[in-house]
Amino acid sequence: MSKLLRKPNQVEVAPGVKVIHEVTSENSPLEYVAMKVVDLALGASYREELGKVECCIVALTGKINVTDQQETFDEIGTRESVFEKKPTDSVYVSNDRTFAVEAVTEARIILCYSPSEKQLPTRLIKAEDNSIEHRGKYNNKRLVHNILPDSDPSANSLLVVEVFTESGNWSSYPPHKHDQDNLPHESFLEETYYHEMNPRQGFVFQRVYTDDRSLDETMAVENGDVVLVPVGYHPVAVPDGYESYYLNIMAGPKRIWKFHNEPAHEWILERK
Ligand SMILES: O=C[C@H](O)[C@@H](O)[C@H](O)CC(=O)O
Repeated sequence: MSKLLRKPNQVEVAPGVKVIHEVTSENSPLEYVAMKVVDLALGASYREELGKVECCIVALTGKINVTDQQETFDEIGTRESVFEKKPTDSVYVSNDRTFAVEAVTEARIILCYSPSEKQLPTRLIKAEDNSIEHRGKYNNKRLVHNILPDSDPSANSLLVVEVFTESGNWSSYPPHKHDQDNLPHESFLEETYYHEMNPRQGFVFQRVYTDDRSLDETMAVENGDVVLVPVGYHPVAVPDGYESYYLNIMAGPKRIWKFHNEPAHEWILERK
């Protein structure tokens, strides 16, 4: 199995708190992006002290209360399933703060981390704050909810976005990359994909590859899997009959999403 593909696990770290995924610089090739997927049983609580990292707490499904011990945000979260296709609530917590999450209902949260030195205000990112995009045409149409885009100054290095791709369509396509710190042409952002499928037994194909093909991994990605994108192009193909969801976390030396399309496939964009 590719080293870029992570299957879900279940590590109970406290009563009613199960860590499904944990990606860190110690267990991955990533230096900027880290993440956790955590399931919370009704009434369960999860607490974390942040060092020199910032965190976006995404209420993926279910309702939660979040506090940074100064402010409290009650009953955030808007959906029971990501496939309701409506934006959800998130909370941004900066470096050197402590936060706690309490499950008002059974909930799944994604904790998105990246480096941060300059402490910024804690902020509730309401569902209605997400900008929504309908990208692509023909068979690469997808719906994008920008949770923490580079146009939002709330964070120091973190970018968070979620993408819905319909049956038989491609996304992150034409293939693009952002693995060179070479602005204004391209930025360097590591990336993770947290995937869900509808129906659940589905899979997508995701390829992660570089121009020189020194990295070239094609994976069958299933519900709940995480894919790591340290470098390279990273297109996703969705089989007929299934819907794909993924949440992307990106971070790098500069908080700018400036990608580079693979020249061989850029003609896709020119079609009328
Ligand atoms: O670089 C960003 C990620 O690859 C996705 O968010 C991608 O941009 C989604 C898409 O445009 O299809």
